[in-house]
Amino acid sequence: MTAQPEQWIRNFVDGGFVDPDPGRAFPAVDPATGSAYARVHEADEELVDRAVRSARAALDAGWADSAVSARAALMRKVADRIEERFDEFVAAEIADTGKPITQARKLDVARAPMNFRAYADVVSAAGQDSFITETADGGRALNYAVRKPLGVVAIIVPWNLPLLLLTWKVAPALMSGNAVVVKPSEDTPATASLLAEVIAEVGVPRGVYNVVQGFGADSAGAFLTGHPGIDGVTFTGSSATGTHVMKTVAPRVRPVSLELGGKNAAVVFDDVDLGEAIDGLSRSIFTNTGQVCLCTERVYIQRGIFDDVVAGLVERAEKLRLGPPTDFDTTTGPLISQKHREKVQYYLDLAVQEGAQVLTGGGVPRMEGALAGGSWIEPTLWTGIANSARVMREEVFGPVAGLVPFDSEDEAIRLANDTEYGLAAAVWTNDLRRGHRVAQKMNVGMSWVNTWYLRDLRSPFGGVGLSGIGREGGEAALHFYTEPTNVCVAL
Ligand SMILES: NC(=O)C1=CN([C@@H]2O[C@H](COP(=O)(O)OP(=O)(O)OC[C@H]3O[C@@H](n4cnc5c(N)ncnc54)[C@H](O)[C@@H]3O)[C@@H](O)[C@H]2O)C=CC1
Ligand SMILES: O=C(O)/C=C/C=C(\O)C(=O)O
Repeated sequence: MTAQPEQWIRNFVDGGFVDPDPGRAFPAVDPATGSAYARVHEADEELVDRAVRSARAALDAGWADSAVSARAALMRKVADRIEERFDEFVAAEIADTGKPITQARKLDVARAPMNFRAYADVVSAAGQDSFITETADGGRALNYAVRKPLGVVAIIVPWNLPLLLLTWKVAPALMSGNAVVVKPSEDTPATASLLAEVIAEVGVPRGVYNVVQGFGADSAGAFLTGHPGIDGVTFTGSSATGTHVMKTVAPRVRPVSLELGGKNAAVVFDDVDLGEAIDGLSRSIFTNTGQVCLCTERVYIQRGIFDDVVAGLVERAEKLRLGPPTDFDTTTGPLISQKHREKVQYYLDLAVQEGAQVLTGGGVPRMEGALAGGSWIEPTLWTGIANSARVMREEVFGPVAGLVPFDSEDEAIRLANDTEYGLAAAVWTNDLRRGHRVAQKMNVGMSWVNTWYLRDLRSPFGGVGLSGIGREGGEAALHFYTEPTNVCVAL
């Protein structure tokens, strides 16, 4: 059930929900309508402290040393229970984000149980490094590494894929024997607290999973990252906030994993299957109203097919259906907030000042009825814009892309890599060797060929440059969520 305006979204600390403080309430807003649908209890510093201490106590009470098989069994129960309560998670995610129900069902909520099951498998199957060492005096030794949990992990997640990104971090953290304190985005508080219900229902010990609601600066986010009791921070969000988080934990030399923004390129060669490429590009530009760190915002198209690809993309953009999130025909939701719409609108205006021709979109659509109060924006495509323009260099995080022609493979690679970000790229070509060659030359953490956002949860995920530090996903996550102790035994 979706919460009502008088209902609370509560903090979850030490195995129980905390009675809300009406003096510390902020509204949970439905971005499709702009209306508040519940109140959220903003955690104060004392509550964040209690959450961190309770996480530590849970580790000491045995969670850190618990059997991997027992943890895996619990994570599978979490997955099963999310599936049993699937519709509640979908409703909560829609209320917070306004995203279309088809996406919430197929991507966001579907991925939550997959995340728990994938890490139950990955961690259960993970081995340890070991070496037989031959010493200079003819002796031998056995070296082996024992992986131990990092400890209390702070998990800070954004609003674009709230449950997907949260569970993508909670699952490996808990499977590795850590206890967590989670700080969801102030814009999307619901599913982290709903997950707390599931965690309690399946019997995860008290203190292992805690949720503190609130904002970043001078609020729960800053209290958490600045707390001396945390052993590491995993963060997904903007590059600016990621930098700030890194500075906050630096004096205590704690590990950070940062998954930050992108200014992702797609490169389209003239040998491609046009219809397939245009469909894929359209998905990569407009999914989640462009609010995925992996979304394409720069499209480089070989000159011979430039006009056809441009026409196809404009046609696809104009067919997108903005509408009520619960309508199964809706393809495109609102932006997350009025504040974010102001940012995207700023870039739409800037593009025009920077010389762009607006092929479609470029402003705020007229929405009817309750939707008139939502933070809607038109899917927008530009041509005639230089790679040096700010709209081609800065992350907009909306349903927008600049379309640019190129002549040679080398030029396409140079243009695509001409960015301070380095998260993802997509190469569209029917030439097998060129696909591999160009994908490998992309200066990014993830390169797709003839597809986009096709995920294998065992593969490493993360970026370079302004896009982040470290990798999560599969065994890569274990390197962040555990610390090895190497044992050397003389034989
Ligand atoms: N996955 C991604 O790549 C994302 C990128 N963004 C980008 O960031 C821009 C700004 O969006 P925001 O919501 O403001 O992102 P943000 O990076 O500031 O927020 C992400 C999370 O960090 C928390 N946070 C903020 N300041 C903090 C602090 N000082 N200490 C600890 N936690 C803190 C927030 O409360 C939220 O939970 C967007 O326009 C978009 O360009 C936003 C969300 C996701
Ligand atoms: O599929 C995933 O694991 C993650 C996808 C997207 C992000 O990380 C993001 O938008 O931040």
